[in-house]
Amino acid sequence: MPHFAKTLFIINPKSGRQNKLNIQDLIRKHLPEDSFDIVETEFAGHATELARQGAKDGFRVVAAVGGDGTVNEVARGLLGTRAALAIIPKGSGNGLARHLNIPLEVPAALDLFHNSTFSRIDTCTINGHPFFCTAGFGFDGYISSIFARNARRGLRSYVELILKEFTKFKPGKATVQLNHENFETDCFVLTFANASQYGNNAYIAPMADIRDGLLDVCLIRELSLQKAMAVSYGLLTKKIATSGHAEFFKTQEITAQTKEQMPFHADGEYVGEACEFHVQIKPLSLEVLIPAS
Ligand SMILES: Nc1ncnc2c1ncn2[C@@H]1O[C@H](COP(=O)(O)OP(=O)(O)OP(=O)(O)O)[C@@H](O)[C@H]1O
Repeated sequence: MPHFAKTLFIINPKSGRQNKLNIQDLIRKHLPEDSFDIVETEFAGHATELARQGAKDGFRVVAAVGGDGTVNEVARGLLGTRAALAIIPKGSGNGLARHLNIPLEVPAALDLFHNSTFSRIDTCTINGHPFFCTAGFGFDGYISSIFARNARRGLRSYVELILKEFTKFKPGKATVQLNHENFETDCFVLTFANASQYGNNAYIAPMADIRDGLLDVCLIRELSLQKAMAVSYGLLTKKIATSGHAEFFKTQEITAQTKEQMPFHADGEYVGEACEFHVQIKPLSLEVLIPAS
């Protein structure tokens, strides 16, 4: 990274399991004193305000120190600015960090500042809410809505919740418009992917290219317990496309309607309920700091 690229680190003190690490000390150890400032978030949503202000104040790089929720909040504050996003992963999912090959340990991610490059990626919106990795409705939206009320976070409670709720979830029907086609379908999951994974190396769209100007849409029409085993295996081995239970489309834009209100998520965070979903991609609209190849 060029030496004149001053960085604002935005730390979410509530995220992740690496709370025992003193992140501020690590940053001070890894980087020259005059090359950065550090702020901590004080409430949910604060990171977006801090990032936007950081870009206004002339920081060339704004680093999200947290999990996928923090990355989403910081990145949305940087849209339309001249500042680039860096990620210091501190969550459990780390979907965008994994897609961009950013090291998952804080010290290694900080080392990246000495050997990195700028690159542009696509960004997306679902009903106007920016997302950078995945968004969707159906079972994943349903899980996000329950997880949002859960006191416990992390992968283990997420998996426990999925197992508990699988048989309770009632899939619906959706009408989908994409690439000038219009079709009605049963819908267990409809996921819109910019990056290839949800996080935790669960690859919902293994073919997704984050710079191709296209959304990868994954439709799972219905899912019995037996098919769920095959899909889960496919998610973890990048083979969901050959599981026989998921269909894929590439498109710049997609609209879907459901009869009932359905919960939906953006980057794993519950957004709300809707019965009409409009998803769009904005090609190469965010600059990110990635490992130099
Ligand atoms: N100071 C704060 N106090 C309370 N909540 C906060 C604060 N700062 C950020 N948040 C909220 O914390 C939530 C969780 O953050 P984040 O996703 O980064 O961590 P995580 O849940 O540990 O990671 P992952 O989603 O990867 O498991 C976000 O929705 C964010 O809005």
